[in-house]
Amino acid sequence: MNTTYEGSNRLMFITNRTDQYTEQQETQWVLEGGCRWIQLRMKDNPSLETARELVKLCAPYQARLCIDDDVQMALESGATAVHLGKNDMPVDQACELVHQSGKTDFLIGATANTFEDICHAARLGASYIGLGPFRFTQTKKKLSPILGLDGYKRILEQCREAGITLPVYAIGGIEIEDIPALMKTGITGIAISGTIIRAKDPVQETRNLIETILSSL
Ligand SMILES: Cc1ncc(COP(=O)(O)OP(=O)(O)O)c(N)n1
Ligand SMILES: Cc1ncsc1CCOP(=O)(O)O
Ligand SMILES: [Mg+2]
Repeated sequence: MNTTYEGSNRLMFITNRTDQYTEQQETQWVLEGGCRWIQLRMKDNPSLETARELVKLCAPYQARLCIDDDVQMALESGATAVHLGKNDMPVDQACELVHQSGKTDFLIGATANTFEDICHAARLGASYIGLGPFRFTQTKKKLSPILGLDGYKRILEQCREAGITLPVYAIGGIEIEDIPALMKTGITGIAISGTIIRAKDPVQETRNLIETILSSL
C-alpha cells in the first residue's frame, strides 16, 4: 500500500449496526475523533445506498472508505477499498475488476489467520492484511482460531524473515490496553469495532485509541 502511516490511518474502524446506532452515526463519531480509515460491514443487509452515504460522509475528511466482502459495491459506491475474506471473491479476481475499472488508488484487503494466509494474499496482490482474531469477540460469527499476542509475535517474525512488508492490521476483541504490546509485534495498525461503539463517548475513545497507537510506535 503506497500510503504514509499516521495515527489517523493506523486505526481502522469497522461499523456494526446496533439497536441504538446506525452505520452513519458511528462513522460520523469516528471521523470527528480523527479516524480516516473506515470499513462498512453489513453482514445481514448490505446496502449500496448506505455505502454511498458513507462515501459522502468521508469525503470532507479525506477519509478512506472500505467495503466489506463486495468489490462491485465498493467500486459502484465510490469507496476506495474492499476487504475480502477466505469465503469472498479471490483477491486476484478482485484485482482484475479494479484494473478494469481504471481506479488506480484502490486498496484490496485480505483476511489472514496464519503466516501461510499472508503469503497467499501477498502473492495474489493484496494491499494490506487483516490478521486475527486477537481474542474472542461477539462481533463476528464463526471465528478462526484465536491468535493471542504470541500468535502475532510469531507470524510477524515470520513475515520479517520472509521479507513480506505488507501492512498488517490486528483485529478481534481489541481494547485500548492491548495496543502497546500489539504494536510492538510490528503490525501497522489496529482494526476495531466494539470498543468504540460500546464506549460512553465514542469520539473521545477514537482519539484515545489513535493517541495510544501513536505513542506505542
Ligand atoms: C481489517 C479486517 N480484517 C478481517 C476482516 C474479516 O473479514 P472476513 O474474514 O471476510 O469476515 P467478515 O468481516 O466478512 O465477516 C475484516 N472484515 N476486516
Ligand atoms: C470482522 C472481524 N474479523 C475478525 S474479528 C472481527 C470483528 C472485530 O470487531 P471487534 O473489534 O468488535 O471485536
Ligand atoms: Mg468477508
